[in-house]
Amino acid sequence: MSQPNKIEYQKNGRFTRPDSTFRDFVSADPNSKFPAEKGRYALYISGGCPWAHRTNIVRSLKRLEDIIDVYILSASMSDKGWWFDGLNGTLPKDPLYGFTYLRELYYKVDPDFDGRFTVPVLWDKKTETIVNNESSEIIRMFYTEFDALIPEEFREVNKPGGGLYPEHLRKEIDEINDWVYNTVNNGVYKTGFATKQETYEENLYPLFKSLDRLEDILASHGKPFLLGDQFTEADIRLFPTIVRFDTSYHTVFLCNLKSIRHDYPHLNKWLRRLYWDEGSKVTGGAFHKTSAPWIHLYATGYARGRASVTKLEGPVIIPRGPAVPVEPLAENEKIW
Ligand SMILES: N[C@@H](CCC(=O)N[C@@H](CS)C(=O)NCC(=O)O)C(=O)O
Repeated sequence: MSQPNKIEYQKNGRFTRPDSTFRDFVSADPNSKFPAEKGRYALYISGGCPWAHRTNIVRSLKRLEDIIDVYILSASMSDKGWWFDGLNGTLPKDPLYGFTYLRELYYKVDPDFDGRFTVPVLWDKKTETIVNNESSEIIRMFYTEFDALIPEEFREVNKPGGGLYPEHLRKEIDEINDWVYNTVNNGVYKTGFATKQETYEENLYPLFKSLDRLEDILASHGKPFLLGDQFTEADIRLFPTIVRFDTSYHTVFLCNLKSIRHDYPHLNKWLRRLYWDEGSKVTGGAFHKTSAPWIHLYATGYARGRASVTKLEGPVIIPRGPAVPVEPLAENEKIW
């Protein structure tokens, strides 16, 4: 194996997230470099990672489970990063090459790779390479590019309102994604991985300002989703952060001005509706099946991650509360 990963995460007390490295696309065009084909691609994820979580949600939502394999690594990182530990329903070894560590897959593509060994990874079994390791791009390929291979009713063109990222809503979705990414999805990391009081507070207050803003959006239109009646990419990208909030970001990452369950009733209902839908036609249970098996492990991964990134010394204590990870959904609150 090559030299150890030299990426710096901390600059002046601030957590910085380097850009993803592999940025190719799977395409519906059979003559493209990476054409959509059944059984050709595999998605490497960890159940703990919120960025990987998005891709796993969309794989299920789009009924791609028989078309794209998913290989699940450990829920927490080892000192050599993500690995196959065989615990909690994960695989004991990489099913394609017998690797133990994800970094071996990156080195297979480039023995001199010196970036981050991140999940998710979209792997092409045919050319044996990484197509893409940026979740925001992987989910967009999944929306449309495999549509010829799935039942007609789940294709984007046939969905009421044009699907998850329809042309007429793109501007609005992109605008929400932008501030939600910076202050919420990545905001929790910038808060939890800060190593100075000022940088912690510099990220903490904008995070809660954005949660207040999300609550206001849902409260003001009184409809189930961020953009109203239509469920879109904006909801998908927010979900992995909100489902981890009370059990991990509030506790381990010190994002504790408020909690979802006690202070954000609309956001909490939005969360409970998505989480507790275990199999309607709309979601196919995509949110539940990609969260429930790992929800009790999130805090462990984050506590270890925080100790490592902020170079904390001493034993890592895992907060075990709250006792109920996501509050139940009453029958009359269900939409599906
Ligand atoms: N921009 C990437 C970020 C992915 C990412 O940061 N994943 C984390 C896990 S939550 C990771 O694999 N970190 C490994 C490392 O930094 O060594 C995406 O959204 O796909």
